[in-house]
Amino acid sequence: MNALPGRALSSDEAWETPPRALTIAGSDSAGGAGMHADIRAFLTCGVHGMTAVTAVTVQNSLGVKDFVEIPAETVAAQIEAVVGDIGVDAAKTGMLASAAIIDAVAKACHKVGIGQEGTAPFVVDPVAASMHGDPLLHADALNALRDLLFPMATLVTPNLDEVRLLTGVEVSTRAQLADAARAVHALGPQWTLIKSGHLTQDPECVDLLFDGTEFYELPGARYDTPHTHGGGDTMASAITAALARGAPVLEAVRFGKRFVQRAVAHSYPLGAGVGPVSTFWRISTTPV
Ligand SMILES: Nc1ncnc2c1ncn2[C@@H]1O[C@H](COP(=O)(O)OP(=O)(O)O)[C@@H](O)[C@H]1O
Ligand SMILES: Cc1ncc(COP(=O)(O)OP(=O)(O)O)c(N)n1
Repeated sequence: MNALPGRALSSDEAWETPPRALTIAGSDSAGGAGMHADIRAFLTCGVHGMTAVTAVTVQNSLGVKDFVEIPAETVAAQIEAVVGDIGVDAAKTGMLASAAIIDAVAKACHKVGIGQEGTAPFVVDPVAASMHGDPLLHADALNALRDLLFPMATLVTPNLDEVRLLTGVEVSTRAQLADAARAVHALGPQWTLIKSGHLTQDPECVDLLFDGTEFYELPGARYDTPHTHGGGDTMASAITAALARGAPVLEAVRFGKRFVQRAVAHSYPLGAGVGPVSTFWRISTTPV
């Protein structure tokens, strides 16, 4: 398998067993975010996607109406079942809902070798709320995220609301992204990516990556569209797919940024509210 996923698979590669990636995330009934977005990104990056479902949301383009959690031991059992049989080349988290689920995920990932002390890179996307402001994580679970998962993470990918909730650092200008990256990095991940989508007054979307020593700016255009549902999930999944294919973290994150830029550029309206970013542009148009 080629380490660079920024191209279509050749016809020979399409018959090989692809690298394996696991998402530990909630379902989105509207099909825009959560594990649906993750599986789409994995597929279109040439990676076999596996799921450990944490919660089922009742969600549409207008927001999250409700969710039910999967029992923590069932979440852990899904992780152990797929990794024990199939193996895993990289994993990511999305909506984790509760402290009990986070605790179970941390223990299961540690057991199967996902994370800093294991062999499979681990991307922790600290999903706290939907873009409409509906909570996807109980308030008392923030400590568990910080204390149990961040120290295991190869990379964490907070948006600016999540930075504020996790560290208290408020970001309202591009110049403040470095303070946010330092504060998040102090919580223990190897790499920290601060996403700038919520800096809506900035004419560009420049994300900031930090490894504890060096800062790497990830420039990008800001597209004038309200339809960015699932953008964070799609980016974290594209990064995870690149890591599963063997890319180093810096290269994987640069790929994830290019991938989500294209996905936002191709986003579409759906329902009466906010539509999703799109991965359709990655699908071959070859007739079957
Ligand atoms: N309107 C936009 N145009 C281009 N890129 C965007 C836009 N909104 C968000 N992004 C990018 O999408 C990714 C997800 O960002 P963000 O919206 O901050 O995260 P989340 O979806 O987790 O809230 C980042 O790379 C960000 O820069
Ligand atoms: C089930 C589920 N998981 C995550 C999200 C949030 O998705 P994300 O891509 O982080 O951001 P927004 O689409 O909310 O901007 C979700 N809504 N549902």
